[in-house]
Amino acid sequence: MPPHTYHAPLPIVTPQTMGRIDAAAIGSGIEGYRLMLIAGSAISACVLEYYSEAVGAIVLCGPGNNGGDGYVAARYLAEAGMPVLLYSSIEPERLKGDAGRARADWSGPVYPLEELDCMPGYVVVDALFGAGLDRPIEGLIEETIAAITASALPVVAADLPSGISGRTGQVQGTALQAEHTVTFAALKPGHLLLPGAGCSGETHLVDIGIPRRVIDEHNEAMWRNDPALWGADLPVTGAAGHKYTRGHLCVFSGSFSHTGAARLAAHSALRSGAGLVTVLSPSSAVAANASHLTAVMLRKVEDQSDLDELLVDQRLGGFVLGPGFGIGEKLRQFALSIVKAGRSCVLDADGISAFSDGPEMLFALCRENPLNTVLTPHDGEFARLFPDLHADAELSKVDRARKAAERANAVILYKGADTVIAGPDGRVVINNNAPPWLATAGSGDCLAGIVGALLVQQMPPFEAAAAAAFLHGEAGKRAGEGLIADDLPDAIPPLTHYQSDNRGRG
Ligand SMILES: NC(=O)C1=CN([C@@H]2O[C@H](COP(=O)(O)OP(=O)(O)OC[C@H]3O[C@@H](n4cnc5c(N)ncnc54)[C@H](O)[C@@H]3O)[C@@H](O)[C@H]2O)[C@@H](O)CC1
Ligand SMILES: Nc1ncnc2c1ncn2[C@@H]1O[C@H](COP(=O)(O)OP(=O)(O)O)[C@@H](O)[C@H]1O
Ligand SMILES: [K+]
Repeated sequence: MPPHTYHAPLPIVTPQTMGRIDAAAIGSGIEGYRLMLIAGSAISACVLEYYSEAVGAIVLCGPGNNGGDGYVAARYLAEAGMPVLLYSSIEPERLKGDAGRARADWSGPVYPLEELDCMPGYVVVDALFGAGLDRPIEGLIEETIAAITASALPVVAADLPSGISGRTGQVQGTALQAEHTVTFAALKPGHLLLPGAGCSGETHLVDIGIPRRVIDEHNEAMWRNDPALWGADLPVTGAAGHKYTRGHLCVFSGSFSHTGAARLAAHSALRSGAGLVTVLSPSSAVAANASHLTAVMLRKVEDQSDLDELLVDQRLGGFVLGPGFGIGEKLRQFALSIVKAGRSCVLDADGISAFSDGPEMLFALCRENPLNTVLTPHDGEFARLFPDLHADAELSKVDRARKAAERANAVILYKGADTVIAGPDGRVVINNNAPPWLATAGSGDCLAGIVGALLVQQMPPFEAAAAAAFLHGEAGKRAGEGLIADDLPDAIPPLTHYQSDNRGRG
């Protein structure tokens, strides 16, 4: 595997903030139309690179500056020799500002959208709506999107696929499915959150001349997950290290017929660098666990007094609780005593669902013992623990994770194809390296083990959760399509691969 290339992490900004960034750039003396020219030329370059064999381009222009990008792209495509048919959703004279100027610089005909004919062999440039989409699409544009979808013509989207909210990634009425999306200056949540991520196809981030300084000044503490964010916090095993300096993680097993999840987590933890990993098993499951464990150790923990005895040993730095454990009072008491004892705690699966009827006690303890707990809900578990946040249709997945992390005073690793990691301090990363074949039983148990291993190796919890999601995604890619969870632990890449100094930090 080639060494990871370090670069600054990619910031993600909401369209609202992007508007402020545009305004600040323009206010500092950069001409707005110049930004539009670069944006339009990048769109045309994308079309020419990927669709040079197309019969021509159908360029769809909307009522705002996204439409302006379309006029510029149309001009550059025509200058490059590609036949262009340009359709506008409004009378072209109504375009104002930079978009009006782009329209004036287009010397070809402008057809009304009603006349659109999706002729075979064409590529579609979608410049209907970008950051300014503020209500559901309906009427003629809805029909246009349906016709393009039915035609199966390839689509290159300007900034965002029309119909996708850049803030939430949600579909506003209907949306185009793009093969490529060319976006400007910074990624938007809609490029990474579902279903927007799927509708964007391959996203190309283009520098249109807005200085990095201006983007950084408006940063929303949100990034695409990348080793540049946490590579410097990865544990380093020095030559003088021994197993205890690499941390000791405990993973609770379920009862006799629910032991596999804990072993997947434990195996993943050892592969993620934990010096020692012990499965804590109820007596009914000791034999089942013993017959499967080798490097992972095993200890009987039946009840609270067994756990209390264990917690005296300060070397046991962290616990994974939940996978296969079973929902009930025992789990709740175990979780509360671990958090109270100030130990790192990964609550996954049943470890989350067990608190559905009242998480306040857990959250209160997390407030008293800050930065020790990571919760790893999938969508169903998130809905059980934070029903109000889950039900609020105004919130994006990022908003939900952020509010949940603040409420719980814990790191929230909100799983899915668009996993979001949020810290109680408001920092957020969106993970996008996970292949779809990670959606397999037991895959989440492995992830919980990786988080636990990084925590006992003294990685701060937000960085540990972000790194774990990334390593999990890379393991999924290395194990390949058709993987089963048993393949994942051995596919976890070596941590040294992503270790960095502070070069990537801004
Ligand atoms: N200087 C700048 O601000 C730059 C902006 N750029 C482009 O400008 C875009 C943003 O431009 P705008 O803010 O004008 O926004 P848009 O062009 O995305 O759309 C705004 C217009 O669409 C209307 N609208 C919104 N939702 C609608 C719906 N569902 N049905 C019908 N009409 C609807 C609004 O009333 C408004 O007239 C970016 O996405 C990007 O493509 C780029 O040219 C780069 C530079
Ligand atoms: N379509 C997908 N693409 C990428 N990753 C996915 C997808 N679906 C699920 N995942 C990931 O797979 C893991 C599944 O975890 P989880 O839902 O807890 O399953 P289990 O409990 O069976 O282990 C999570 O890390 C999740 O982010
Ligand atoms: K668009």
